[in-house]
Amino acid sequence: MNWNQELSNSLLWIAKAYGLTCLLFVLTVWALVRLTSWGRQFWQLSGSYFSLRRSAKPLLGLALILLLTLAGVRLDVVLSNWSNGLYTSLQQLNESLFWSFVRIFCILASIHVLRSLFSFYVNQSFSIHWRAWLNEQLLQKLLQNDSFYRLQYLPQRSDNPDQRIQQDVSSFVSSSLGLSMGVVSSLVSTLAYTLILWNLSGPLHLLGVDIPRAMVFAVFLYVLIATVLAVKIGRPLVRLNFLNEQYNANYRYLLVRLLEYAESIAFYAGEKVEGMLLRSRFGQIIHNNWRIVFRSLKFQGFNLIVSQTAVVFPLIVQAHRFFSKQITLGDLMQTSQAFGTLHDNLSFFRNAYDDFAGYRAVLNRLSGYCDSMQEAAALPRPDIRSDGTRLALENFSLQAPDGRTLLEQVNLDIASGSALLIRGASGSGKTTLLRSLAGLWPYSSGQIIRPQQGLMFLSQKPYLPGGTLRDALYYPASAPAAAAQEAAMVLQTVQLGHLQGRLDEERDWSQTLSLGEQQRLAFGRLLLNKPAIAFLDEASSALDEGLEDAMYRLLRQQLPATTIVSVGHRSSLLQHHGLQLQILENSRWQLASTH
Ligand SMILES: Nc1ncnc2c1ncn2[C@@H]1O[C@H](COP(=O)(O)OP(=O)(O)OP(=O)(O)O)[C@@H](O)[C@H]1O
Repeated sequence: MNWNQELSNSLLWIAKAYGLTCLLFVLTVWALVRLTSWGRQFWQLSGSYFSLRRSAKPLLGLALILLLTLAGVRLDVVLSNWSNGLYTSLQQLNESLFWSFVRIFCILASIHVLRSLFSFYVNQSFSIHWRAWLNEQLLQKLLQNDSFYRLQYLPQRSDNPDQRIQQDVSSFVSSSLGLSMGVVSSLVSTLAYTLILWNLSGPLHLLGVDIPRAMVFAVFLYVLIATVLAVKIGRPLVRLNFLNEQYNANYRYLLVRLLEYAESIAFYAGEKVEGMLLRSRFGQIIHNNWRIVFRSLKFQGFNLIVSQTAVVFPLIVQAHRFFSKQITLGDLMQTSQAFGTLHDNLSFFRNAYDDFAGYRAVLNRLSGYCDSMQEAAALPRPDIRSDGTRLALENFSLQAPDGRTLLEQVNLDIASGSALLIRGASGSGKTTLLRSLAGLWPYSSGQIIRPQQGLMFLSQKPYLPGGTLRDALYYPASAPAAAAQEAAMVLQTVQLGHLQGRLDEERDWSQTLSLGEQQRLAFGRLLLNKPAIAFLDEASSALDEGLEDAMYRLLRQQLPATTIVSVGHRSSLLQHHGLQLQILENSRWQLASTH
């Protein structure tokens, strides 16, 4: 081997291999996208990321990763030839040659370190950008058109969208890159090392037959047999690992529920039942863990035997040629190393089979997520038109998801600044009517007339975001920086003056404040946001009648122009509302003045 020309030889090798690999890579991706369902799923998820019209960076990044992968394969081959030369120099007791090989090693090792670090950086940067882009796409799908809420109305919705965004996006990116580059690197490396082994290999005399280039055939046969046996022994592990994930998820879910419903469980003294359930779920994990351990003992035992045999097997096959001086010590050692590398490369395809099954599951889940979001966005919406601050319903009918009619042919027009109370039996459709007015409910007909902006909906249990009490008070607006006085005053007005000093305290306020305090905080939101129309769905149910009365008086005093639509059962609410919509049986209704 001519080490003086190795640099130019290697560059030429990389250039040729790169051209050919790029061409084959593009053709393979094109064929997979056209011919396979998972290829189409991949393209549906990420095709536009690689579109040149959007940006050239992803394709350039991928091209660089491919180049670095091939450079890595070439460097391995050069190091393999180097080790051949080094052992030969030792065998020949040629000290000057030995030292020149040490110098060559310093250069090769430096290139190896730099290439590895650069390759790591490029791979990571590529993955992070891809993940960020895909995360944004999925988030947009979730947040647009109220899909995160309307998902629940789909007959078959995607499970755990949170897990899709947080976990599957990351696995999708790393598996796409890992599997594709793994295949490229293993294929190119297999070709390169088969060539090395081909040149080192001699005929083998077996049972009276001469097998030419026996070593090459031996390694392929060896790996084939090992693969078949390993798949047989290792296959149950796939299911056991799947069960492991499932059992752990179940256990985690129970723990989360215990903490979420801590108060109710504590009041019921339910820790004994919960403890039994938790222990039995944990028992499943441990039982499965032991099955994994025993199966792994068999699997790893087999793999260790295979890899240990792979160390001596090529030496045994080549020993005769070495002792009869047909090959050098370097050739012998390189044979062993090439055999090992080929063994690893071919084993990649065996391991990749399981990784690929996992990858397809990720693709299915992500595609299912995208389909669900599309269906949620396509669900029907109430027909909403705006006409100043007017609030009215025209020929409006409301249905439940099972097709039952909840309300039929409602016609009403509520003057700006007036107040309507909606009453009716439990399950008659009061909250659903508010959902329709908000534009969230898919099953209605007729027309809703209301402004597009300036609406506020308060539910029985107000949502309090994580963060400071000030953030919770201004939600969904963001707290203005220069309005410390305003927030404190509003707290005092809604009889939460004792919390004034804690406005900037960060904690989980929904766990800290009583339901009555949370409801008064929500009244504070109304005072700050000054909506044109306020919808209150049992928003004062946790307040005593005195406090409820005070809150409604406050609303009327401070927001005289705001139209109020309340849902509630108490007759004490009637005094604050000029109109009452009573929902009767059989989807009938009655509108009357309360005075
Ligand atoms: N997401 C949903 N999926 C299926 N059915 C639903 C859904 N939401 C509401 N319903 C059904 O629609 C009907 C009306 O429910 P709604 O919550 O509007 O009643 P309500 O009058 O507000 O009751 P309550 O006074 O008990 O709060 C009920 O029969 C309920 O079961």
